[in-house]
Order: sequence, then C-alpha cells, then structure tokens
Amino acid sequence: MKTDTVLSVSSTSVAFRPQRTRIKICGLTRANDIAAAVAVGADALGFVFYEKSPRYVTAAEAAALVREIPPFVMTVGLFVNASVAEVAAVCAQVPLQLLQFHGDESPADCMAIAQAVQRPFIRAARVQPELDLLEYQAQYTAAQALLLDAHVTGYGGGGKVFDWSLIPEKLAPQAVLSGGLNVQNVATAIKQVRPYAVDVSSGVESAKGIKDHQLIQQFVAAVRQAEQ
Ligand SMILES: O=C(O)c1ccccc1NCC(=O)[C@H](O)[C@H](O)COP(=O)(O)O
Repeated sequence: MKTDTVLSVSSTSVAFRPQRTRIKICGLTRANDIAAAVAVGADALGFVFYEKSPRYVTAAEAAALVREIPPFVMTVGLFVNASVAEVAAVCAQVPLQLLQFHGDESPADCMAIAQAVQRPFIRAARVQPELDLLEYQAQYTAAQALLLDAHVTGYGGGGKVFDWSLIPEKLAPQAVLSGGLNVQNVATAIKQVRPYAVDVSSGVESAKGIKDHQLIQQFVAAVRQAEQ
C-alpha cells in the first residue's frame, strides 16, 4: 500500500445511553409475583431469610420459587444477623447470586460469611443524620454496594422514606436507593439522587408479602419514565 496514503478515519461519537437504573423487587413469596416482576424487567429479586419478617421464606420455599426464575435475573438472599452456618445452609439449597446483610453485621462478619459461601454482598445502611455514609462505606469496602434504607423499628421492609439529601453526591451513583419507595415518589427519587439502582418491597404490595402486579408494573414504568 502506498505509504503516503492517509487513511481518513471519520470519528463517530457514540452516544451512550444513560445507564439504566437497576431495579430490585424485594420480599417475594409467590411464584406469580416473581413472574409479574420478571415480565416488566426487574433486574433482581430479593428473598427474605429473616423469620420475624412477614415476607420470610424458608430455604425450601425459596428454592422452589427460584426454579421459576428465567436466566439473567439476579437472586438476592437477605439476612439479618445470621451466622455463617445459617447462610451456608440457605446457599446450599438456594442458588443465590448476591447476599444482602440487613442487620448489625460488622465488616468482619460480612467478609467471613461472604468468603465462606463464596458470594458477593451488599450492605444495608440504615440512614439517619448521625450516620456518616462515606465513613460507613469506607468500613465495608468489600461490599459491592451500599443499600440505603430508612432507619426503622426492626430492620427493614418498613415502607419509610428517609431524607435523600443525606446521601453524599459521590456515593449516590454507586448506591442502591431503598426505603419507602413507591409509584408516586420513585421518579422524584431518581431525579434527585441518580442512584445505581432502586429497591422496593412494601411499596408494591397489596398486603405484607403479597405483591400487587399492577403496582410492580407502574413502579417499573415510573423508573423508566424518570430516565427519559
Ligand atoms: O422486607 C422485609 O420484610 C425486611 C425485613 C427485615 C429486614 C429487611 C427487610 N427488607 C429489606 C429490603 O431490602 C427492603 O426492600 C427494604 O427494607 C425496603 O423496604 P420498603 O421500605 O418496604 O420498600
């Protein structure tokens, strides 16, 4: 080829779509609710292995539910102050891709469990003004993300919104926003916080542990609308 030929390369700017906000639906207890969540594009499905929760499922129940889930939808196992042995027993029966620690687990507790069962984890933070979220994140460096939830009586699933202005800007794009989200407020939450993902449980329910399929559809639609 003639060396003086200059190849003109037209630069094309590739317009990347803005990141799609990931959506986790938590507290699933029924196969038809799973089907409804998957049908509208939920990215992750949460199963609560905390016996005091009205959304609690046994490992055997969760194993049967998870068998209904098609590929490319993540399963999240949610634990509150469980031991390594307890989490291992659940993971032996239920194909969980991600752990969510929602109790008082220390960084060492989270690491020990995650390493024992060879799963990644996210850490729930119960947000309140006294909690320095950047310092908290620095304690849980092994977590894939912080799930920012409201500080409620008990541990979670409380349907309570916290003050989103408490979320440091540099933390927001890595965080999972949770706590009292619903069809009415999730668009505002996304526009204000721009989180990596949103998580909802009671906001898409007709009763505790019973998901309302229309609310799930409307919630997902509101998230997508907020990204336009
Ligand atoms: O969902 C529960 O019942 C629950 C019980 C104990 C600990 C955590 C629990 N849920 C964890 C979640 O990730 C919920 O989605 C999160 O707390 C938000 O719940 P909601 O405010 O009802 O959307």
